[in-house]
Amino acid sequence: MWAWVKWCSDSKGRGLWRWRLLDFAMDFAQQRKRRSDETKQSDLVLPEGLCRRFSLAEIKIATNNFDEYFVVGQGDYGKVYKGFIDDPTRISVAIKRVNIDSGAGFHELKTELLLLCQLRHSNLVPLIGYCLDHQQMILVYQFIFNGNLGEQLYGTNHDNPLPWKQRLRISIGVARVLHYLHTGLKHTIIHRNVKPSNILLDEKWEPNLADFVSYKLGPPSLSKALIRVNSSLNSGVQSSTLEHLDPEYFGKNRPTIGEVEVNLEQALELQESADAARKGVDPGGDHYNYPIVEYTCSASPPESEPEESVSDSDITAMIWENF
Ligand SMILES: Nc1ncnc2c1ncn2[C@@H]1O[C@H](COP(=O)(O)OP(=O)(O)OP(=O)(O)O)[C@@H](O)[C@H]1O
Repeated sequence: MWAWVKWCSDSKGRGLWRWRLLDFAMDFAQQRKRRSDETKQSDLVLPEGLCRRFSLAEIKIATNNFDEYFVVGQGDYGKVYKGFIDDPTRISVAIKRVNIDSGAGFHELKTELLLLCQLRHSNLVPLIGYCLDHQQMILVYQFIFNGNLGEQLYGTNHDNPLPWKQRLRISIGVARVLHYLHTGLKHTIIHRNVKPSNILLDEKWEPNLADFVSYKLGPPSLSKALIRVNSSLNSGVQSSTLEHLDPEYFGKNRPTIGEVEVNLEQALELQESADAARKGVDPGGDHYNYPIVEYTCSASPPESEPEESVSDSDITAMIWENF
């Protein structure tokens, strides 16, 4: 390109037609890109009624023209804004925007849109709609008020950490939605990016799993064996996610998410009955501050006893590590 520009400006006077040619070439390239973006946009055919299509004008009103003040997060492909949809319910929404001109993100958001508009689960971030207008690709979700789990775990709120039972409930919610994705649909869905920043907490501290841009479709029904051996499902996982993967992801004692869910539920039941028993002895027992360290143990079984079964607390700790 720069060689071309130099060539155009090299010979004074005679260079004018070359500049015109450069102009023409650039116009042509831009028109081609625009046409290909338009094709990309019109390619997107969603089954009627699955989610709402917003105009860019509506999105601009909702975000005060993408005011930086309303930015609540930044992902790999663009910013997330808080906004309000101006209908009678005045619902709060999170608006994830990628700019098609930047080249990145269009395919990923389209993938997420096509999937999320067909899924419903109380622990899945609800997708409200999308906007494909004027080179913009935008997804509109219900706004989840208490931020993400990462902020709660690693944020500055050290004086008021999430209580142990709250952590168990969050883990159970995430296990439930993963169980649904693995076994409750025609095809298995492998999220591949489960990490604290993708677990959003609503006003009741219920978890909402978000960010499906890296998901992969698995076999029609996912058996325990397939989870263990099919490492290709894990190829291309974002590097920021690898550190959150269970170290035993490949290693054969790995339980299915259904087993994990049951074990977590049992752990919560045990905790509830221990609390009830404690309350009988100590009426202020509700406020007992359980030391987290009591429940945290190594995820790896001892080298010498690879076949040893995994205890409830091991499983709880392994899953917690994974989140
Ligand atoms: N529905 C939502 N309600 C409230 N906040 C949200 C919502 N969706 C996303 N956010 C906020 O925006 C942040 C960025 O979200 P996004 O899914 O784009 O990226 P990420 O998951 O953090 O990063 P990466 O793309 O690297 O996985 C989230 O961590 C969260 O704090």
